[in-house]
Amino acid sequence: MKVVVVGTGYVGLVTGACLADVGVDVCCIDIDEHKIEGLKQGILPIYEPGLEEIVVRNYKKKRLTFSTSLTENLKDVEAVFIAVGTPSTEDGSADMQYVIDVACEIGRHMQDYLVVVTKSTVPVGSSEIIRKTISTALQKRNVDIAFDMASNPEFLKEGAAIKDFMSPDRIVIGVDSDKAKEIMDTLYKPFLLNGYRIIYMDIPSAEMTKYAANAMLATRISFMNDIAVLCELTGANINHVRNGIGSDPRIGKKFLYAGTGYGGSCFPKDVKALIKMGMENNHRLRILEAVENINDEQKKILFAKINKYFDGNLAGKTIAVWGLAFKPNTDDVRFAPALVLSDALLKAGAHVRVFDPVAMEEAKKHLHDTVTWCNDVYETVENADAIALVTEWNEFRLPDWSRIKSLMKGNAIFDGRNIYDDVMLHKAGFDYFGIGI
Ligand SMILES: NC(=O)c1ccc[n+]([C@@H]2O[C@H](COP(=O)([O-])OP(=O)(O)OC[C@H]3O[C@@H](n4cnc5c(N)ncnc54)[C@H](O)[C@@H]3O)[C@@H](O)[C@H]2O)c1
Ligand SMILES: O=c1ccn([C@@H]2O[C@H](COP(=O)(O)OP(=O)(O)O[C@H]3O[C@H](CO)[C@@H](O)[C@H](O)[C@H]3O)[C@@H](O)[C@H]2O)c(=O)[nH]1
Repeated sequence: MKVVVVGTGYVGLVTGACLADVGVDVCCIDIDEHKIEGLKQGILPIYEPGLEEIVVRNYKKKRLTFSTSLTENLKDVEAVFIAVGTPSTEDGSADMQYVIDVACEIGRHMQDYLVVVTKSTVPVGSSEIIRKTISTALQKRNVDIAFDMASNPEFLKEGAAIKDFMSPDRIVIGVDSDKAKEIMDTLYKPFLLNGYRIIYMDIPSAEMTKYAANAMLATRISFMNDIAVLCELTGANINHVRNGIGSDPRIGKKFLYAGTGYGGSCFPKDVKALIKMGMENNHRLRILEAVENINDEQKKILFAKINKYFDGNLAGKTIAVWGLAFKPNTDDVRFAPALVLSDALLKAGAHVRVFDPVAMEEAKKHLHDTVTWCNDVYETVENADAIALVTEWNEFRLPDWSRIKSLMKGNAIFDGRNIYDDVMLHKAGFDYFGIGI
């Protein structure tokens, strides 16, 4: 089988590489020449554990190819996966321009029947818009070529993308034709060896499933962050509360960690887009409005704690910031809480010393160059008055605290992910502050 994947971001590259790895001929397309040239040399535009090996292996076997031209690669393909970005527009809705551009190009150049698969996260009704865009382009060419639409939202998590794609909890596919269903079945069969399920449904439901899943997960996080604030005010401990409620199988243990708010390229934009979708349909999604407001506040919480500790006088203080990526095992800093904290500290006149195991280069594109870029956690704490742990990378979990104490000027630790033992750190002479404890 031969498919084309348009967009070589996280989703496009992982989709292309994993499909090639099970034997599909895949051509990955991107308009970014720099990305495509890099990929041909085995240089990946993103950090994702395990991905480079799969890309290089399949590129060498010629099952995975890269090109900047969709036009030249539409011959004899069974499916085109659209995996371009759908970022927030100013009013919060999903920007469909990149998706529409791809649809226009498909319509202008497709030669035989194919399935157009939407992998990008798109509002309900988008597949119909794509279908009309392609049909209009075909009419302009005066040709009658059949095609079908499929909605196949992606649920991978950055940092665990290969496992999520290769062994998915579920594969959701919205289709309205038997032929499209047959092609999607064939493509995904190799991933179902462990009994994972394809859930077929109508196209609008598949589109909505993606937004509802992300919104539900974001809601859990904001709920726990809200309860964490109340825990601090009342003397309860969010870690105990999490264990207590998570043991009820109806609630479950996962995705209940209070922290510094959710970031990344998905939750912030998808919650916004769903709120907007509600408004466009005269239905206010009040829960999600609260989820978003709570998250905006939570991203400021470490700054508020640090500012309070220093009695509102941060000018001249040195703060070590550990972790810049929005979560561990990725170099993605989109909407990362660490950027919000670092900016606020700089604005208050503090010296900010930062370190992240892989996201430094990405962060350099976003952070003011007055921060000090360090090579490891020990360098960040030289003469520091306080440490702020923002991203829970494994290598931050068990540092040499006595070495850290000897390097620091002050002794305050602000643990934005509750990964440290407060009793141990108090005994070691630190002032420790977590979230909701
Ligand atoms: N990042 C994730 O973890 C994740 C997970 C699930 C779903 N999604 C969704 O998948 C979609 C893609 O997300 P991403 O993070 O992979 O995107 P991204 O922004 O990292 O990459 C998108 C790529 O598409 C390319 N592109 C744009 N227009 C193009 C065109 N006309 N032709 C060819 N290439 C084009 C860009 O150059 C870019 O390389 C979004 O809708 C997102 O919401 C993302
Ligand atoms: O208990 C938790 C779990 C996560 N987070 C934060 O939530 C954000 C998102 O984390 P995660 O969901 O692990 O990362 P993403 O890669 O953004 O993945 C989400 O967004 C993707 C894009 O839509 C979906 O495909 C995934 O299913 C969905 O989990 C991060 O800032 C985490 O720190 C918490 O604060 N507490």
